[in-house]
Amino acid sequence: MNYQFQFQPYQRPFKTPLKTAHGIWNIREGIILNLTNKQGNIGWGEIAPLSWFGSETLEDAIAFCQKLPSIISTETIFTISDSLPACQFGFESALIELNSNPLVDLSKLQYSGLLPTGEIVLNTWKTLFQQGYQTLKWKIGVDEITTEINIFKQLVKIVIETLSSPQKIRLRLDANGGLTFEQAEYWLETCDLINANQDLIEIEFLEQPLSISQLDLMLELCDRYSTSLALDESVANLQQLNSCYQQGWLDIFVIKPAIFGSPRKLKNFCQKNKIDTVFSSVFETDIGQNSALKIASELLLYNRAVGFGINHWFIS
Ligand SMILES: O=C(O)CCC(=O)c1ccccc1C(=O)O
Ligand SMILES: [Mg+2]
Repeated sequence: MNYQFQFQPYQRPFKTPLKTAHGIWNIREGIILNLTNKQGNIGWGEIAPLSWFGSETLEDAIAFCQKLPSIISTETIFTISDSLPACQFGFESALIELNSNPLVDLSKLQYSGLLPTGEIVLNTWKTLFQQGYQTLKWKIGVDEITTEINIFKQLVKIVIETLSSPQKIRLRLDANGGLTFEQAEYWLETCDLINANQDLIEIEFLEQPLSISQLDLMLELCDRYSTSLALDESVANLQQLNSCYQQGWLDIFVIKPAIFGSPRKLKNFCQKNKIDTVFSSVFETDIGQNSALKIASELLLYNRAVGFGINHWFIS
């Protein structure tokens, strides 16, 4: 099958720049593309690279699109190199939109809301909870650990004072690989204590405490603490997911479909191995988000909230 192909780069500034252990992020850049079939139907796709996470760069993606002819085949799409995972996602999801039933039911998904870094979290959690979020994520490894643990304990205290059973908040902590082993131990001891002693706030997991090169140490942390751990940066694409799975990771895997690579291959892997997944955004536009959420709702096994909160305060 042949399709007419068009693409257009975009830039969207964050209202408030996003702070993570990787640094400050001001502008989300990507590419919107479309494929038109012989009947004139159009399928939209998005390429939203995240090179600091290990995907291709935006420049790589633009260069790839520029080299393609204006008429491309299904075969071209299914043979995009594994070194261009965000492109694999963008083109394949446009194909999926053209060729499959668009009525995937997204209404059963629960969403996780992203909290801002720093002390302001002591107010924001409540706003998000009142908007209906029961799962929240807070970035750590951004400030001094003593400062962060202190804010964290205040947050837990405030939540416990405010909620009453059966109300409950699940909190995810995302270190973006920014902790040392000793700092991760300190966080996990703190989380284990909280989880053992009350039911109003559950620390659902600690996400990517250490760098990609330290999988052995993260496996050790899984053995030593009862709070769950999730890999994110370590499993940014199919090759990495395969490798971590082979090395024995049995806890949670965060999957960012937009940079992971071929949705078809992702589906095969998840259906074969029944892994415990959290699907998550890379701040793509609605086009990429819709494709990613369809994948999530097909593949989600343990009903964990998806990391696609509506971040009104981030993107203008
Ligand atoms: O996963 C979520 O809940 C929100 C998305 C998120 O945290 C994120 C968004 C863009 C890039 C990296 C990350 C991350 O999980 O580290
Ligand atoms: Mg993460």
